[in-house]
Amino acid sequence: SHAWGYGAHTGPDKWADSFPIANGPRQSPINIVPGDASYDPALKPLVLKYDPSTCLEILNNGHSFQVTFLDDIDSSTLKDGPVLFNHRLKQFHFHWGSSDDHGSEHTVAGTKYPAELHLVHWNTKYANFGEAASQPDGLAVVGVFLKIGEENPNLQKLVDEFDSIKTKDSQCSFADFNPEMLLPGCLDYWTYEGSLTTPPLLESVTWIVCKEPISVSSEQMAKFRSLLFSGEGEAECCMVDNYRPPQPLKGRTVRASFQ
Ligand SMILES: CC[C@H](CNC(=O)c1ccc(S(N)(=O)=O)cc1)c1ccc2[nH]ccc2c1
Ligand SMILES: [Zn+2]
Repeated sequence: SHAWGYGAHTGPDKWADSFPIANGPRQSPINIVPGDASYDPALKPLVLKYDPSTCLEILNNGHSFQVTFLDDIDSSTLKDGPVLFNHRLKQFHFHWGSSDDHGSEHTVAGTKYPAELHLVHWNTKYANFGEAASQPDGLAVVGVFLKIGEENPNLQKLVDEFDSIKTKDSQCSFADFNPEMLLPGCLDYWTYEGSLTTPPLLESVTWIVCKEPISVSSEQMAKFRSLLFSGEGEAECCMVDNYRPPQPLKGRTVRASFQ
């Protein structure tokens, strides 16, 4: 199948051609309507324990930039919240817009944020990420909105690496970063059953979207937009608008961990 992307000919409206699950029953992202979410007192608080020594590298994969983690033992994990099993952190990445008024994948009552962080975890009842990604309860992704405000010193540690990962398929080693520093103070969340938001759009994700955003400055967002979709030596194409728009809810229930 021809490479997918976010351009006019390769973008989200074309994905169903090669990935028919794009029109499936549990696709992501969605527009979250707080008034329609049902508070579930049985939902436990999220337990996220991350070990900075499991941070491996930062890379530009041509769709986003990503920080990958060593996931061969239970050192960076997600437990409780809406999930029944222990999950291991595999990577985190972002989606953002070409300007500060849009860029997130999930929206809240139609509100778009300038960017959204995804912390990707896999259920350790399966052998590895690839296995888990094909199971209905295989993945758990924590989504955190970014809102324009104060410069975020923890995000700055990532921005400072951008010169080394400007083009597609570039990467560099990146150590001792604690993703806990990217979490909001309050871990109230909405949760629903969904999918990967990029091809292969597998319907294997329990989504856990935090209600409280973290801050990012407009200058930091401008640096995100200096990354390139294009590879070294190719015509430069700025990495912007790498988000899928909200998909039909198709009868799904969104639960809230808070009242
Ligand atoms: C199984 C898919 C995987 C690549 N994709 C991901 O890992 C991924 C993870 C999270 C999200 S999001 N935005 O929803 O948080 C979207 C995509 C993946 C992994 C290994 C592979 N080998 C060959 C193809 C291939 C694809
Ligand atoms: Zn994502």
